[in-house]
Amino acid sequence: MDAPTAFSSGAPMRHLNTLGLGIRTTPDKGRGVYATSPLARGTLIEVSPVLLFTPQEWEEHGRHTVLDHYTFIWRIPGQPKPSMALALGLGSMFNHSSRPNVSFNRNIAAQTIEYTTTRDIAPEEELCISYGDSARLWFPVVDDADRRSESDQGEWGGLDGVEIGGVPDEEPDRFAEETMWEVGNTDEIMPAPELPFQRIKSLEELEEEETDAIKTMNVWVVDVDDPRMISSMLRFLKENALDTPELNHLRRVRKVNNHAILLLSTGPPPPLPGSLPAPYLYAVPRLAAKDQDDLQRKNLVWPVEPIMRTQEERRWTRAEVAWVVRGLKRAISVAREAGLRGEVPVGTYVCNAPGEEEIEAVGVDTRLSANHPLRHSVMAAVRGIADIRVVISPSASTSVSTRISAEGSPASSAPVSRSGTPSLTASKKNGADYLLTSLTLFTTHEPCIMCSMALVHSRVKDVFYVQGMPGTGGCGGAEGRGCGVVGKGVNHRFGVWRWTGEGLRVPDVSPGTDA
Ligand SMILES: C[S@@+](CC[C@H](N)C(=O)[O-])C[C@H]1O[C@@H](n2cnc3c(N)ncnc32)[C@H](O)[C@@H]1O
Repeated sequence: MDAPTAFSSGAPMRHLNTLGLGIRTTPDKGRGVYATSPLARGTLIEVSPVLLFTPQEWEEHGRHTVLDHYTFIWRIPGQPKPSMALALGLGSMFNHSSRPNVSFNRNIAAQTIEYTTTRDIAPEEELCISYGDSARLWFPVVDDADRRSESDQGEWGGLDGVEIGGVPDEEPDRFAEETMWEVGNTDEIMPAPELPFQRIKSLEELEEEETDAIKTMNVWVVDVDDPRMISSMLRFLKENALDTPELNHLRRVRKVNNHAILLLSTGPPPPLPGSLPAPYLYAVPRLAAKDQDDLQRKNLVWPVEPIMRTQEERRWTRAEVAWVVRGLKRAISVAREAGLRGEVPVGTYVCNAPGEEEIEAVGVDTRLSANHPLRHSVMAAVRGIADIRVVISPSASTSVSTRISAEGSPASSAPVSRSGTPSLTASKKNGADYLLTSLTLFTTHEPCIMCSMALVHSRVKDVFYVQGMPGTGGCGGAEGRGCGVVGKGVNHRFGVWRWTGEGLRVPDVSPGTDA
């Protein structure tokens, strides 16, 4: 057993788990959980199994006992009344603070509660969760956060929605959202109407749907009479980097009578080899076919790829939906922390899909503290990824322990690993080592036009946001409007998804603020 650890103040304390967390008693709060060594933000510090009480057991017995001050509301999907859960281990010993340094997540399927630090923790600091609105609690609240600073209490203080026994069960449980998707068969495909997010179409898609007319764009083509030239010309296009992504939905060759028309490029092509005639402009469909009828119509204009899988057809499993919820919640917690520091409360989190190369970064808005109008959270997150991908060479060790902090940016926009420690495991990819290729970006508020264009440039795969920003957003957040930055004239398209489900709430920002 570990030797007792003496604090500079207070009674000796025993280490009670592998991270050295221990229990210490204070006169005003009773027992509480304390750190004995530094803990990085994002560290999973405790996983407590829970003991469940049925609603009836609770009603008849539990709530009349001391357990009423220790239990968590436990909503099981499909069960009309919530159960109550007693966290075993250290889980019942966390005291309340309006500025918690620990968040918790109910894992309904595993019947555990997982506790994670929301900021870096110093040795001897008390670890607190939020039980909800301090004014509604059943005991006189002693809050070290209040003592530290009465003045800068913002409306973002605390992870509200946390319900411990004794708090009226009125508020929706904002934190059950993530795990409710993980109940049952996590590989099950979610029926589209039940998805808690919706794809935002591009302006062009909306226009095409409305007018039923095929949108076209002009590209350069050349007539090729000798079919034997086609393969050497395809090589020529590759060598000259003319196979750009905006042509992905189009076939390269159209056969007309006894000759072929070869698609060359969007911009004027370089001098063509051999005996080919002069290239000329030709109107081709701007968008992929969305169904069989559309394919037939568009093929009459120019052959398009047989029904490219549109985003609409994307299938999402329960586990993937839970992953999206986790990503958005991470962005929200980053935003709240920024708000508490007096920044514009907008937050961003970027990561790879589960099972892929582990790389992630968070970004906060620092335009106020930096007195710089361009310091938006999306830009900070893009930079966080760039810092990882540019700095680390492909042969870099996976266990470097130095935090990389982008020059001039706060540590909170620095890359972190899933455990909150620096993640330096990324390797260069496709030579484009500063890009968000294959990554998904989660952000609290719809990115502004500047950030949206930066996302096009960064080659991000998908963007999820919670709050649309009519008037300032660049990703189609205003009601009924499509996304303008993933269409015509850009060389990269990404999926844009807006949260439409219940349970996630982002901090308000002043009207007219761009994110
Ligand atoms: C879940 S228990 C926490 C562990 C508890 N301190 C103990 O000694 O068993 C909740 C109880 O802790 C006390 N408590 C928690 N947070 C507090 C705070 N910020 N100020 C005062 N008392 C608090 C209250 O008595 C409350 O009923």
